[in-house]
Amino acid sequence: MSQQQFTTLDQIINQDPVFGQLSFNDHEQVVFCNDKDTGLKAIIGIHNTVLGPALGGTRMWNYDNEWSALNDALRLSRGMTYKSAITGLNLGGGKAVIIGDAKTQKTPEMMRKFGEFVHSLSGKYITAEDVGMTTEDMDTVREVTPYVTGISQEKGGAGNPSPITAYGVFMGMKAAAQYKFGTDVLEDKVIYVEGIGNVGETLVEHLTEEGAKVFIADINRERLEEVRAKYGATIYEGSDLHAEPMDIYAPCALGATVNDNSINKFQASVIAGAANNQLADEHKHGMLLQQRGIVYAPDFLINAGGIINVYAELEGYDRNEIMRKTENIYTTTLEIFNKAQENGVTTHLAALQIAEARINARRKDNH
Ligand SMILES: NC(=O)c1ccc[n+]([C@@H]2O[C@H](COP(=O)([O-])OP(=O)(O)OC[C@H]3O[C@@H](n4cnc5c(N)ncnc54)[C@H](O)[C@@H]3O)[C@@H](O)[C@H]2O)c1
Repeated sequence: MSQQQFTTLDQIINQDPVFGQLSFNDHEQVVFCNDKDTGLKAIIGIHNTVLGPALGGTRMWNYDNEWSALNDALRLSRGMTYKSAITGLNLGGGKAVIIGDAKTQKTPEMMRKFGEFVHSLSGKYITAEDVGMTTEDMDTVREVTPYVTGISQEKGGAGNPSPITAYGVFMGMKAAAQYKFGTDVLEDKVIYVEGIGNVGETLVEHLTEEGAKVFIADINRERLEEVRAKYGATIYEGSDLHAEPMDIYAPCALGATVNDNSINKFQASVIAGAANNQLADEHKHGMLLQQRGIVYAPDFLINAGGIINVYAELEGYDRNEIMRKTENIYTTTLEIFNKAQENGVTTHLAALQIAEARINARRKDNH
């Protein structure tokens, strides 16, 4: 986590606590939301609205401190800008974080209050679910604002986006396997899925159906037992997952698991997963993966199924179109790998350049 450590008041004053954050990257707006009655403490990051309103989910997490929460909002919202841009959606990038334990502190009143803050932005930011949020929470937010997606099908929404996200990750992983192993068949491949929540579980379903040897890891023991019982995956009982011999590592929990501690341990040939911001430092760790010959499928490219699904709520397109666009992640991922090889850059940078080119072209058109 790229947060700064301060020891004296002077340092705090001189370090520019918001615009000076390492994760601050030309964000347009950052909104701090506080409500004493419901205990809501939230940060909404709006990174870029050149292509359209900033759409991105809300994460509720028990952050160690406010710096971590702010940096998460900044990193995640920037990621959304590039995710929508590379997927060809007319959306900008935004994301919100709520500080707290979703299991014990989230209430409908808190969600409604959060919805009011979202509403106060008049559609510049549109929310959806992320870690710690459910479709029901989005239905609650919908009571006070139309600027929310990922609501239930009964309420006119496209429902939980996670299965579509998992399908897109599966497509991106297959493309990476094609590139690295010369076949996209995942049968008998040893695949570790770290985090078997909403997305991870459906990914495990696709992988076991295809006959992969799937290992699962999660901090939640109940989930592990549930997913093992359903799909016959093996629970990882060791203590250093990243160092295990495997074909594919699929990070599906929180971000930054590719970091200074793990980078030299990886024995996987491919990294392809759902988690946002998998590279703690996208340039440094992207480069080190490339040097080690590990094929990295850029997270914001292959986990775009969810945003495609919620975008359908805004544009009104149907299930077939959602699946077609999500399946297309396979082709785009292969294109990115080839472009990265041609230009001698990391896969992450190749994806970023394409996304930036689309934003810059629109910026020029708008002037
Ligand atoms: N839900 C979507 O449609 C979507 C879309 C794009 C990206 N993502 C990203 O994918 C990731 C997973 O999303 P989700 O909706 O499945 O979330 P989720 O909250 O349903 O699942 C996350 C899982 O990770 C586990 N976990 C947390 N910390 C862990 C750790 N240190 N080690 C192992 N497991 C750990 C949790 O116990 C939980 O089971 C997140 O990074 C999210 O931002 C999700």
